[in-house]
Amino acid sequence: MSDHQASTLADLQALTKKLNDYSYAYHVQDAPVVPDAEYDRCYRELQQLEALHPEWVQPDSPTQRVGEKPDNGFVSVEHTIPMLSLDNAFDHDSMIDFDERVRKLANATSITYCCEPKLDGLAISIRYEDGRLVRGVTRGDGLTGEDITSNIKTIYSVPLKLRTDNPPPVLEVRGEIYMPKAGFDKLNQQAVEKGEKTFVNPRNAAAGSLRQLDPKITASRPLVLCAYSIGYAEGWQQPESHYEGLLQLAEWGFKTNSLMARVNGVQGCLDYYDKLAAERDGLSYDIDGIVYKVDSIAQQKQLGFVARAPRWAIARKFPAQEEVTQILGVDFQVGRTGAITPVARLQPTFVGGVTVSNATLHNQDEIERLGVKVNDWVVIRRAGDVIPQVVQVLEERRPDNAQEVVFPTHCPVCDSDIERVAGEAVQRCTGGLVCGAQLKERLKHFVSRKAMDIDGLGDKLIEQLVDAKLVTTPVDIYLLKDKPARLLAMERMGDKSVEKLLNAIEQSKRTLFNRFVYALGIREVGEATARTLTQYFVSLDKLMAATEAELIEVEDVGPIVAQHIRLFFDQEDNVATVEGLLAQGITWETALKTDVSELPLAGKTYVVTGTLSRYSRDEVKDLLIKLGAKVSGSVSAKTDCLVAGEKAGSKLTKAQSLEVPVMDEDALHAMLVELGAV
Ligand SMILES: NC(=O)c1ccc[n+]([C@@H]2O[C@H](COP(=O)([O-])OP(=O)(O)OC[C@H]3O[C@@H](n4cnc5c(N)ncnc54)[C@H](O)[C@@H]3O)[C@@H](O)[C@H]2O)c1
Ligand SMILES: [Zn+2]
Repeated sequence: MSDHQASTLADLQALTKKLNDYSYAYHVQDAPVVPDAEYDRCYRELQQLEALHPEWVQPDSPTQRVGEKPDNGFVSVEHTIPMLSLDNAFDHDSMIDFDERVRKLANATSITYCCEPKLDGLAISIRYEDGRLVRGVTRGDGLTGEDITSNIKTIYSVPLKLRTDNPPPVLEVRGEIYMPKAGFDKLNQQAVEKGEKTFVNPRNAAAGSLRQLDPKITASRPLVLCAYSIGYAEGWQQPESHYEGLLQLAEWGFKTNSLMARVNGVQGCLDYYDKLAAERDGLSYDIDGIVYKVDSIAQQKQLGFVARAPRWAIARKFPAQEEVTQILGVDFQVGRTGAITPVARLQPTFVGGVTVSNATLHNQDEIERLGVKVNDWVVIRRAGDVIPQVVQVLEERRPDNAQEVVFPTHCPVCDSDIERVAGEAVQRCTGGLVCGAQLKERLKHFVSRKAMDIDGLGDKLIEQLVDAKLVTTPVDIYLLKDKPARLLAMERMGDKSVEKLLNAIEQSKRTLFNRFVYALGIREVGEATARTLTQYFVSLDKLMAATEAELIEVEDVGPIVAQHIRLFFDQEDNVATVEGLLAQGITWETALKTDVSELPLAGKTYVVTGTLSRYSRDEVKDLLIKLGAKVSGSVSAKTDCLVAGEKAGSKLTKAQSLEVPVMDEDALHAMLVELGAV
């Protein structure tokens, strides 16, 4: 409907109805049927239409009102002062327009604004009488909300009593109840495990959790209240600025947002936007924008309200993290352990600040849970740098040509059978190393930085080497030195790079036991588990011979991990690979101990865990030399001292490991004392 002139009254009525249906699903049922971005687009379209035809505006138009009338089991309560919505700005220009309007109406040359992150949860008003909480009410339609007192009392950050001996006789505090990201992820994970419906986003989860008829359920949900304004007070003189009001609330025991700030003029607002936009992904809670409020209460009163929003505030929205798009097909990718991951191919769409054309569907259970079909319209969510997810299917938009997603029975790469182990959600290719996809992924893991750390053997080169059948197992990497000509024939390889690569391969032979075990790519054995395993078993023979019962004895190793380790070493192919690698000269120092008092004889590598916060890598090296250790070249994994887990040159942080080949016990001890580790 770009040509508004040609729009009819019927179009406008249909659009109004559509928006009201969306709003009902969102506000009352806590189950949005479209993402906010879509709602906002339709809303703006309606605004434009209404501006062209003011005589057509419907009495129930969403532009004329706030939220929805609640209709479930809660008691309705009228707000002392209406809880309005906010006007939106989607770009810098609209912000500049807003500021211009404000300055004109307030007759001021420059305005002081209070900037607050716009928390993505739901608005609540809490009434205190003589300092005690008496009632909590949702925003509802702005005039009346639902009494959810019992529920909000279960939230720890909601003070039941103000922290003052001298409270205002009546105080109504407004704030946002939201669910931090970590709590949201956990809640959804639990729902998946129980086969229950998951929430689309943290806002939805907060709303659904708060509006439970059983407060016990609310109590079990990780909700937080952040206060953002004083709604109403009796017998008490409010501060003259909004910002000072927030400081007062904090003093009385409310949580306020730590990122709020007071700025001067529109430029201050724009700068704040850039700063917060950069921090958005790293925050522990979802925000969908920034609320700018005129800070002076006198100016706020002067500016007043329009139908559904104050004139003295505006919500500047961030780019949407959820969008609607269509699934064009589903591809199946094969991972390092043979796991088959269904990936939705999408009509490319701009979401979370980038153009997204694929989204993971995880596994067959997830496909069934979502009920997703090829050609369906879906909601994609991309928050931060998390892989884009399909979070919802828009069933009412399902086209006639929608098709079931058919899981392959054979691996798309090697054609081996696909199996699904009982109790596991993933399906796997049974092809093992016969499977080119698995081989490539396994090799990429094998050479990665935290594994064998072979510089110069990047993904592209591995793919070429596998395609050329030059490398079919990790052992073949160590045979490349006999085939420099074949290496030279690879894309973008010259004499220099071949030489460098062969050197790196050679160097990687001297490694650490835990790196070697991690490099093997045993399912469920990550870096940390590899480390505990190697510290526990000390020798490879012992680790390879360990029974599941013995493995479970190791800290952090559960039955599933134990089973994977056993399965791995029961495979003849794997044992042959391990032996082949050792035959190529891969070695490590063996004795690994954490307890300084129990150190065995000198001349071996020790792992010492302690607090080494004061030293840089070079300082550690100097200290080692001073103490008589043989240290040549730079201190790194390849020389005599290893400081695990950080980048070259960076400062050591707390509780990192230091692996040191030592001269004698006394010297080691002295060094540890020096480093502050004992
Ligand atoms: N997806 C859908 O179907 C659908 C339907 C209806 C509405 N919506 C979404 O709801 C929003 C519009 O609803 P709205 O009327 O609640 O307006 P709004 O969300 O744009 O702004 C008002 C709300 O902002 C919140 N807020 C957060 N931090 C705040 C702060 N520091 N100070 C003041 N308020 C703060 C409060 O909850 C307040 O009620 C839009 O984002 C729209 O996309 C979506
Ligand atoms: Zn395969």
